[in-house]
Amino acid sequence: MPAEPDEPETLAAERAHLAESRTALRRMREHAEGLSADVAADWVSKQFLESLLDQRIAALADHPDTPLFFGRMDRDGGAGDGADLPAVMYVGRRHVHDGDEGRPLVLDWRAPVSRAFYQAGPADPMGWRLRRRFGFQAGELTAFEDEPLDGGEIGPSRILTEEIERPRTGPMRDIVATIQPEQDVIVRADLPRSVCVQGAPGTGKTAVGLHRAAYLLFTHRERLSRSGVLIVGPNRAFLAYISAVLPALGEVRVEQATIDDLLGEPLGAEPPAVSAAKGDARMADVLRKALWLHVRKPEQGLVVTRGAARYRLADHEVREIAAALRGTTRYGSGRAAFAQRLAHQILVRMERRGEAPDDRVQDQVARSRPVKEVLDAVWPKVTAEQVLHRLLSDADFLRKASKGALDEDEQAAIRWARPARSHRSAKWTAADRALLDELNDLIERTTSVGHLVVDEAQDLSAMQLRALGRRCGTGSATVLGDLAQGTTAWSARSWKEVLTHLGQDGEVTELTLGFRVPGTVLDFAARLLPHVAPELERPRSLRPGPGALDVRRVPDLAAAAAGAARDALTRSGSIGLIVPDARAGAFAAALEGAGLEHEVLGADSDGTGRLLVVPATLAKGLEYDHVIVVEPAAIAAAEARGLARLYVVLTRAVTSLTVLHGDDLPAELAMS
Ligand SMILES: Nc1ncnc2c1ncn2[C@@H]1O[C@H](COP(=O)(O)OP(=O)(O)OP(=O)(O)O)[C@@H](O)[C@H]1O
Repeated sequence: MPAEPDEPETLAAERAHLAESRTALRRMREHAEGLSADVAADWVSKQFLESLLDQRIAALADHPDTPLFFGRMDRDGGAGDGADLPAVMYVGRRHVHDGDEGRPLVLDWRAPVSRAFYQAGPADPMGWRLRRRFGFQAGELTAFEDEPLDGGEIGPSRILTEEIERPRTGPMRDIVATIQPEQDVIVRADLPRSVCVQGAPGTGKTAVGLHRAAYLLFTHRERLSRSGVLIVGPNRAFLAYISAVLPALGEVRVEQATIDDLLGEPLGAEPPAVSAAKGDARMADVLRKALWLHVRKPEQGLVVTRGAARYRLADHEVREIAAALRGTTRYGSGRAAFAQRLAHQILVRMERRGEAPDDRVQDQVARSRPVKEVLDAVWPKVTAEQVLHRLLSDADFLRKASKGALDEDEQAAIRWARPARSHRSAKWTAADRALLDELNDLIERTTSVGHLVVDEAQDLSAMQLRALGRRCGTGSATVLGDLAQGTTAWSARSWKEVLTHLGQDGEVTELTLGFRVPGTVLDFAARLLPHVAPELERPRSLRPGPGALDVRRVPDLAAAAAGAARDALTRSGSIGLIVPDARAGAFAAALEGAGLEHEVLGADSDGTGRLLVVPATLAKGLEYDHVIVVEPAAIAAAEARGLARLYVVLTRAVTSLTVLHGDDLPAELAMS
C-alpha cells in the first residue's frame, strides 16, 4: 500500500502551496486582463488578438471546485538522470507561475516533464524519488498519499479507488489526476501516429481518446488550431455525456459530432441486410464506376466562332482530351479542366492564325456556348444524389457499374423495390448517406482535419469509415472501440480492416483493466464473450465488487423494476433502468405509477435526472452507479446481434447491477 503520512504540518505546507498557486493564477489573469489589443496594426489583427486574449483569460479562470494541482513529484537527490529536473514539481491542469521570478508553481499535466508523474515506478523512477497524490473535497486539499519510487512495491492507490467509486452524477469527468501508465502511453502518442485501442467495457477508451485530443492540442497548438480536431461518437446522448470533459481541460474549440451530423440525417430505414450490403467496401468501386459512366465518348468535334473566324477541333481531338483526363482527377475538377483544355486548343489555333489571345480569351472560350454543349454532352454536371438515385433505381446502370464487384443477388439486394420518383424525393438511409459522401468526394475533395478521434468505431461500416478517413486524409486518427460491443449489421470483425478502410496506418493496443464495472458484474457479463467475440481476452476489473450483482426471476417485472429503482434511490449516484426499446414507455409508466420521478433517455436528449429509463440501444458508452436491466432475453432477441447488445447493457454499472427477468435468461448467460 502507498505510504499514508498524515502529518498535519505536511498538509498545511501543501495547502500553503495551493494558496500561493491560486494567488499567482489570479495575478496571471489580472496581467492578461491588463493586456490590450490596441497594439495590433489593423482591424483584423486587433479582432484576432482580442479573441486570443479572451481565450487566455478564460483559460486562466480559477474554478473553485477544480483543484489547481493533483500531484507532486520529488526529485532523487543524487546526480544522474534527475540533474536537469526541478527539485519538486506540482502537476496540474495548467501551468501556473510566480509572476516575479517566473518560478513554475504548477506544471501542465501535458508538459513533457509531467510524463514522469504518470509513468515513473520503482522499476524506472525516471530520476524521481517520490510521487504524492492529493485528495480534494470541494476544491479543498484534504488528503495526500505518498508512493516511494526508489524501491519496493507500489500497491493500489486509495485516491484512485475513491476517484473511481465517486458517485456518478451529471456528465463524464476528466481523469487527469489518475491516468494509468498504459493509458498515458496512448494519450501521449505522437501526432503523426494513428492509434487504435481495443478495450473491454470501462477500460477508459473514451476517456483516453478525449485526453489524447487535449494533449495533442497542447503539444501542437498552432498546427491543430488551424486544421482542427474532430471527435465522432455514436449518438447525441453520448456526445452530451462526454461534452464537459474537454472544456474542463481548457479545450473549448473541438468539434464533436455523430456520423449522422457529418454525413446527413437518414430520412428512411431499411432492413439490416440491405444496409450491410451497401456498407461493404466494394461499393466504393461501384460508385466510382457509376460516376465515371457519366463521361461519354465524344461523338462530335467542336466549332467556336469568334467574329468572322471559325475554329475547329475534330471529334478525335475532343476524344483524346476527354480520354486523357478521364479518371485522373476528381470528377468536378476534371470537368473544369476539360473545358479549359478544349479552350486551350482553340487558342492554339488562334495563335496559328497570327492572333495573340490572352488568358481571358481562354476563359471566355471555356464558358462559350459551343464548349458548354460539348461539356454537357461528354462530361455532364452531376450531383451525388442524381448518381445514387440512378444507381439504385436503374437495373441496367447498376449492372454496368457493378461489373467485377457485385453479383446479381447483391445487386438485387441494394436496388430499390420501389424507386423514388426523383433524387429529390428519395428517402436516403444511413447507409445511403455514406454512399453519397463517397460520391461527393469523387466529385469534389473533402477537407481534412488535423486529428480525428472516433469512438465506438466497431459499429461503423466500411463505407462510413472511408467517409471518416477522408476527414483525416492529411491528418491522423485515434480509433477506439470494442469488437465485442459491435451491434450493427456491418460491425467490424478486425481492427486491421477498420484501419484499412480509414486509410490509416496504425498500431492496435489492447486495454483490459476495467475501471467502471465491479469484478463480479464483469465476470457475469463475460459469459457472453465467447459467443460475441471469442478471440478477445476476458476483461479484468480493478475492483472485485462483492455483492454488486443481483440476478432475480420475478413474477411482475414492472413492479420489481419500480421496487429496485426505489431501493437504488436510497443510495447515492445515478440510476439507469435499461429496458428493451419497445418497452421504454411501459416501464416509464410503471415508475410514474409508483410515484418515482424519472426521465426517459432519447437519442437527442442528455438525460440529466437521477433516475433514467434507458432504451437498450441507447446505453452504449454510458454508465450509471446503479443499473437495473430488465428481461435480458427480450433485449437479446430484439436484434440480430442482440447478445452483443446485452453485453453492452450488462457492463454499464459502476456500483451495482440488478438483473430482473420473467422469462428464462438467454442460455449463453445462464450457464457459468
Ligand atoms: N485512469 C482512470 N482514472 C479514473 N477513472 C478512470 C480511469 N480510466 C477510466 N476511468 C473511468 O472509468 C469509466 C469508464 O471509462 P470510459 O467510459 O472511458 O470506458 P470505455 O472503455 O470507453 O467503456 P465502454 O466501452 O464501456 O464505453 C469512466 O467513468 C472513466 O472516467
